[in-house]
Amino acid sequence: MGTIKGTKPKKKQQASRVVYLLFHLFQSLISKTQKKTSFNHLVGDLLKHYLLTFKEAKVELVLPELTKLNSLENASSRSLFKIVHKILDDTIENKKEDVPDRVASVLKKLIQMTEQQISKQAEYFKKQKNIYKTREEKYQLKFKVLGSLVIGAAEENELIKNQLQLIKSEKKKIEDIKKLEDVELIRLRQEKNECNLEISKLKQEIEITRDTYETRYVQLEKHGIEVESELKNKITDLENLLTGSRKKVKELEKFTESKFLRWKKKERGYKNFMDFQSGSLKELRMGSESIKQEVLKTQQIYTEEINQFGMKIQGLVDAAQNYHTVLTENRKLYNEVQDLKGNIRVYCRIRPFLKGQNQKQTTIEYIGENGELIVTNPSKQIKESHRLFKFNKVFSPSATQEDVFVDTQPLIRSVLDGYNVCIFAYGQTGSGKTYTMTGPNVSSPEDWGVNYRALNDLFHLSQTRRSSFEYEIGVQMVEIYNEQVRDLLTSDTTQRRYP
Ligand SMILES: Nc1ncnc2c1ncn2[C@@H]1O[C@H](COP(=O)(O)OP(=O)(O)OP(=O)(O)O)[C@@H](O)[C@H]1O
Repeated sequence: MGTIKGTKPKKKQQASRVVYLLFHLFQSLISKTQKKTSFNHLVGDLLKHYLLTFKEAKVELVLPELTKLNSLENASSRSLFKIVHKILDDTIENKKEDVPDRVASVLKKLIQMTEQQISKQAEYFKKQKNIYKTREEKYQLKFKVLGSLVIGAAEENELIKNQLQLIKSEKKKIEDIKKLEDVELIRLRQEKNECNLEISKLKQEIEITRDTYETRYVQLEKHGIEVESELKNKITDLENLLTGSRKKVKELEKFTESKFLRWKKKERGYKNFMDFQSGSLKELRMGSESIKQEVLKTQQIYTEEINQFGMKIQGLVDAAQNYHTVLTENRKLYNEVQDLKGNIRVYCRIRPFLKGQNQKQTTIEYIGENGELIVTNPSKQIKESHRLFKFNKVFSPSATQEDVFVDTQPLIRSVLDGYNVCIFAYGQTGSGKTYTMTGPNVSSPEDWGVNYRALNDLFHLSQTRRSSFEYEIGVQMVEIYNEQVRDLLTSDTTQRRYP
């Protein structure tokens, strides 16, 4: 809020100046509110004048808006009115005695009215401006439409020009064709004249030909009468022939009737034959039908049997597959049994008496089932005369080669499963080692000893297992004599000894 400070005598002078100034200002405002810029200039000038007056009166003016007066020349009407309002408010609020309140309030009212008028006018101008703007937009749109119409018309014009060009070229073509047709017309007229000439010539020729044909017709008529009489004569001859031939036809008819009867008879015979044949054909068909049925049945049975056979084969395949697993299982168990029986087994075979030996001099007292053997020695005292020996098994003198082998066979067979087996015979000279291991007669399988039987059994077993295993068999024959090992199979006798 601005305030005016000064001495009392000057106050009256200042107040009258303010009233004068504001009155002058409203006069100008009412008359020149039409032009905003000129109004601003006017208000600016007046405020400058007002400020100068204060300066001259040497009155301190505390009004911040007025200090900015130089920049207010370009300010809006609203800000200028604001300043005027402030001056008036200041005057009324501070109750400056020299300024009549009524004048100030009237002036304030006047300002308000003027403001309203100005704002109304501004509103009106705004509306007008909007109307002009919309009109301008409309005109611009119309201008655009006209522009597009002009472009369209130009394109149409171009099209019409092209069409005209085409029509011209068409016209030229038609004119050319017309010229050609004129030439053709002249040619056709000439041809027509030539044709007329030809027709007259032909007419003359037809006249001549007609005359010649007329003379010819007369001649032919004459000839026809002659021919007719000749034909009449021929007809009478033919009638005579016809009566003759009719007689012959009757005779032939009789003959054919008798033949027809005979044919009928034959036909009946053939019919019977045919019926018989068709009956037998039917039977044959039925027979073939039943055979067909039988064949179908047999086929069905055959397919069923094949299916069953296939299933059985499948079962066999499964069994064969299982067989290998069972076989390995068996082998495992078998070898385990061999292990349980003991890795080292000792058998005792008692040789029978040889021919010429005294059979009462036996030392064998008792042969037990579980490998016990009691031997007597009559030369010793009673207490020491009997000695008990224990073996895995004791073979009596009556034991055959087969009996001995059967007990060692399982052990020998474990060779094929990768186990090492050693069988050796031990005993004094003539006790029967060679007999047991080789046999007395190699040519007789019954006499074969353990060696031959073992090899025979191993070969046989490897053959049965050939689908699953492949065995390689090698043979060595050595002799241990006087703690010296000798190769019995080598042909080089000097190299017989092993180092
Ligand atoms: N179990 C038996 N049954 C019948 N005859 C036998 C039996 N054992 C051995 N003999 C006979 O006893 C004799 C001696 O046997 P063998 O030659 O086998 O003894 P050996 O122990 O091999 O002797 P060596 O150590 O001197 O070679 C032979 O005539 C043989 O035929």
